[in-house]
Amino acid sequence: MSDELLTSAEMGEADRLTIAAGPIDGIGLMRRAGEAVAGEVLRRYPSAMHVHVLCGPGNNGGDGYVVARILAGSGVATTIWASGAPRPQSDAALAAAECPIASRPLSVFEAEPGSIVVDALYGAGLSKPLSGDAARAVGVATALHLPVVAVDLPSGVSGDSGRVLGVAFAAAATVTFARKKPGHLLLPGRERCGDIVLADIGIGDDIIARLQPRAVDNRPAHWLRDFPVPAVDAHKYKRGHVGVFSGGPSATGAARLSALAAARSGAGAVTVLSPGNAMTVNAGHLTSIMLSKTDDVADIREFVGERRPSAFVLGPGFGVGDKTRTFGLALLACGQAQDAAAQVDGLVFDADAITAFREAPEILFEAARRPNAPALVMTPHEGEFSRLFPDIADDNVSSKLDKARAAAARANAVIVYKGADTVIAAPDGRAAINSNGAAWLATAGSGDVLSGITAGLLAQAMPPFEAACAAVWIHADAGSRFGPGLIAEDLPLALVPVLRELVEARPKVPVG
Ligand SMILES: NC(=O)C1=CN([C@@H]2O[C@H](COP(=O)(O)OP(=O)(O)OC[C@H]3O[C@@H](n4cnc5c(N)ncnc54)[C@H](O)[C@@H]3O)[C@@H](O)[C@H]2O)[C@@H](O)CC1
Ligand SMILES: Nc1ncnc2c1ncn2[C@@H]1O[C@H](COP(=O)(O)OP(=O)(O)O)[C@@H](O)[C@H]1O
Ligand SMILES: [K+]
Repeated sequence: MSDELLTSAEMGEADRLTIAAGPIDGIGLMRRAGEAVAGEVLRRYPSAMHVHVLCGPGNNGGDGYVVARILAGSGVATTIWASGAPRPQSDAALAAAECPIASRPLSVFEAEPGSIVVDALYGAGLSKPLSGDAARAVGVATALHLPVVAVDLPSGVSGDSGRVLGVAFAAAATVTFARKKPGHLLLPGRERCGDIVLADIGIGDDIIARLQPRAVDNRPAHWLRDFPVPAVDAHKYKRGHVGVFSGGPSATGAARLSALAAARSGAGAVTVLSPGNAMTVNAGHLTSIMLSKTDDVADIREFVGERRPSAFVLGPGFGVGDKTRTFGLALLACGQAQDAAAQVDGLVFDADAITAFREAPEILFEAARRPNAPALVMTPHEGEFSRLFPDIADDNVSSKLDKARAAAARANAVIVYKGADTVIAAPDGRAAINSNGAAWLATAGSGDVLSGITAGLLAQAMPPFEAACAAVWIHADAGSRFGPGLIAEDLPLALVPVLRELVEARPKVPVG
């Protein structure tokens, strides 16, 4: 597995442990890193006339000297533009000494149209916004539209947060080492990286495992084992029953989208729980999805007692007010039932179910922290996130990954912090960053479908963090495959080919 994401501190530790374990040393890692970058430059630009290698003062610059040596050795016209000399006796100083090309100062960097730039100014060590010569170099490369191959990270992009500090290169490709970093997947960093190439420089999987990284690139390998398929003797209620709360007569569509997505995701039965005054409009638009009148908490209790649902969606189109809070807290108390069979496994709070608690989030968090509370997954977009976690949202230093984690710990809920770089975080610190989406998903009702997929998987007993990761990936894959013209109504059917491939790829459970 190579989907773990390493912070700069973890990458530094991986480096240290690898060197300590031997036989490879620091300059050995640097040579391999430089070889990988030079190989990528030659592969992408086989007829490059001139490559400008920009070298910073640290190890990122050290990689750059290796790149320049190899390119020059391959017959490519190569110029080094250096920002400061490497520290004496450092690996970077050794790499510079091995490089036969004299460097010119970065302060006078100039390039011609059609040339290529290798950005080896700053990588994991970026500590402040780019300024002076480095910022000017970004300006030169950008103005001439020069293709940039970045070493480890485009200079100016924080590997930990994906933030741009000051200005940053917009690379055509970024070659990084051993594992990706959060900044390769979080925006705006992801956009600045171009194609990301992961190079093996000899840091072993065993070393990475020792670091116990807690964040991953969200891919099926992380949750496919838990992905539900119906048993031979399945019947509809064994496949899980999802209840989706509908809003009033003029706001019923969101619940139906969510309900349809829950059904497509494999829940054996789905019921829309509708206020009495919206029963007619819901009934007119439902076929396989069931409908039940639900006006108050007593109705919820009766439904839970009699129909044994295993997951609920509350929020899409529901409205913000006392009723939303009362329903939310009643659902979180479902785990207190005396009758074990009447216990609810999972809840998805989306949209209005999140906003409704903006004045008193502690009440929600406290209810979610009670020992028997059903597992809670909340799916805020940026606006909803800032309503429930204003202090976390306002932090200008933390990454989206850190923010989702902090929110998950505070709320004792799996947090799906949505957007083009959705982050899924569990209260125990596990997290995943999603990267298979597309902007086609930015369409009204798309989030309602996501909440339904999540509930559908929860209802089939998929563990909450895995269910949320799977739902986000499946939703994104369906949206990207569908592409132009996508509206939320298309998504439930667009799930089908994605689900089929997952079921076929799912590891077979050993027999006997
Ligand atoms: N950790 C590893 O396993 C490996 C790391 N390698 C390379 O080493 C890099 C990290 O090297 P370093 O830790 O030396 O860090 P960098 O080379 O990224 O930065 C060097 C120094 O530049 C200064 N600096 C940072 N941002 C600045 C700014 N905006 N303006 C002016 N000065 C600034 C800081 O003092 C920083 O320590 C990686 O990105 C990668 O390219 C590779 O050689 C291979 C192995
Ligand atoms: N630019 C984008 N790229 C990828 N996914 C996106 C993008 N914009 C939105 N999405 C996804 O689309 C969904 C939108 O949900 P949400 O904002 O709740 O919309 P709605 O309330 O209209 O349903 C989320 O899953 C989000 O991650
Ligand atoms: K760089």
